[in-house]
This record gives sequence, C-alpha cells and structure tokens, in this order.
Amino acid sequence: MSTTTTYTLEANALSIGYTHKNEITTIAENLSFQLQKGELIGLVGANGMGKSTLLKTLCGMIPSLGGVVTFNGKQLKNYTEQNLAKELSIVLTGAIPPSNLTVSEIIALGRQPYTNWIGSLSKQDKAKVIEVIDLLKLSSLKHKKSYELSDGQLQKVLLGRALAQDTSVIVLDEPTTHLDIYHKAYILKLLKEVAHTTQKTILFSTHEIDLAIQLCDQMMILTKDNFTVDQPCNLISKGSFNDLFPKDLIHFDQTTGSFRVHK
Ligand SMILES: Nc1ncnc2c1ncn2[C@@H]1O[C@H](COP(=O)(O)OP(=O)(O)OP(=O)(O)O)[C@@H](O)[C@H]1O
Repeated sequence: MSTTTTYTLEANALSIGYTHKNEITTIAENLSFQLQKGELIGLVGANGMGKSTLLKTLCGMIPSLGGVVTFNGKQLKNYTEQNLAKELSIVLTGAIPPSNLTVSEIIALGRQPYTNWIGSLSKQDKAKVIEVIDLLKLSSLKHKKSYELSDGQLQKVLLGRALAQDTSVIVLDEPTTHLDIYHKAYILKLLKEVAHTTQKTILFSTHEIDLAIQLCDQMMILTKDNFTVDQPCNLISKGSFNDLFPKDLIHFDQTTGSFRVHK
C-alpha cells in the first residue's frame, strides 16, 4: 500500500544474490537504507563485492532473495514496468544502444515512458531533449551516430537519456569508467548539481573513491561483512574506508581522504 514518505528510495532487510536451478547464492544480506530527494549517493566496494547486483536488484532487473524495496512510498513489486519507468532511470556500464541512432535520438529514447504508442515526441518531449543536450554540452555532437562517439562521449549520452527520462531516481552503474580524470570530475559534479537543483535522488556505483568522498552527500560502503551508509566525513571519522580492501598493499589516509600505497 502507498504511504506518504520523504524518502524516494528505501531498502529494508534486502538480501541480494542469484538463484540457479534452486541453488541460492547470497551475495549480501540485511541491507537497509533510506535515500532522500536531492541527494547524490556513491556506492563503493571492492571488485565482486556485489555493487552491480545491488543496483540491479533495486531496479527490479534481478529478483531480491528477501526484503523490500520501496520507491516513493510504493513497493517495487507493485509497480508496472511503465509506471516504474516514470520513477526510475537506469544507466548500466556497457549498455550500448543501436549504433545507427544519433545522439539526439538516443537521448529522445528517454522520453519513451511519456510518448504515445507510435513513440512520436510532443513539443514538451522535444524541449526536454534540447534542455538535456544543452546541460551536457552535447550540441556539437547531436547529429553524430553513436558509432562515431568515443567511449566517454557515449557515456555522457547515456546519462543524457536518463536525464531526459526525468525520473525522481536515477541509478548508474560505474558512470565514469571510460572517462579521464577531468571528465570523471565533470560528470560527478554534474550529477551532484542535477541532484541538488532538480531534487532527484542519484545513486551510482564507482571505484573513484577519492572523488566520491569529495562530491557525494552520502556514501554506501559494501564489504564482505558490513554495509554502511553515511555522509563521507562521518565514514572517514569512523574509519569505515579502512575495511574496504585487504591491508597488505594500500591504506586509507584519513588526513587526505584518499588511499596511499605502502612504500
Ligand atoms: N548472473 C550471475 N549469476 C551468478 N553470480 C553472479 C552473476 N553476476 C554476478 N555474479 C557474482 O556476484 C558477485 C558480485 O558481482 P557484482 O558484479 O555485483 O560485483 P561488483 O561489486 O559490481 O564488482 P565490480 O567492481 O568488479 O564490477 C560476484 O561474485 C559475481 O561473480
């Protein structure tokens, strides 16, 4: 049943993992958190810890093994695909769209939940596409086909498609993977601005821990034994980043807020 809430995305006692031929592999369990409007949230964890599994479970792409996910007060399982697409957009790594589409056309795909059955764009849809192209500074590329783009440019375009979808929650799996350090910072700063100015909840997974610490309102740390959600400064003071990786090679330096290699 729907209830009024200030949280856009909530998980309660969520268990994530995979079921193959009745064999259940649990990747993480008892995950609970509440995310608010206007927040940028970074999810970090070592390779294979379950970040993508968690994001896909939150989006309903893979079934949870237990617990409840709620969007804007309504349980995920009670949404139709069409209605969920108005609340939630997803950007997955390697989700390359058909290569003969132009940048504008890919971004316009984000309007699908709002268009009629033949997919024709209204004035409002077209205005949204132009707004996103301007926001992401993609005007010079708008007529290029997706196969003509660099990996980084394509990543920006996929973000554009999610922004055009204009949902209250955006989930991105490693959105800065193919970008250089300048463009990693550019995209994460842009996500923060979008979250703050449009009051969207933006959750992304990343290995860019230093940048995430500087830019996120909240961070989620997923380790083998723990799941912690808090503001980056609190996580630093609690020493939570120290548990992210084995301690034989690197350590977290609390004064600089970054990882250092043992000399
Ligand atoms: N379809 C699947 N079936 C079974 N196990 C899977 C499946 N996909 C992933 N896994 C396993 O789930 C675990 C978590 O994987 P996941 O991709 O969620 O980790 P991650 O934290 O996103 O890793 P990375 O940082 O390397 O991208 C891994 O042990 C992986 O092998």
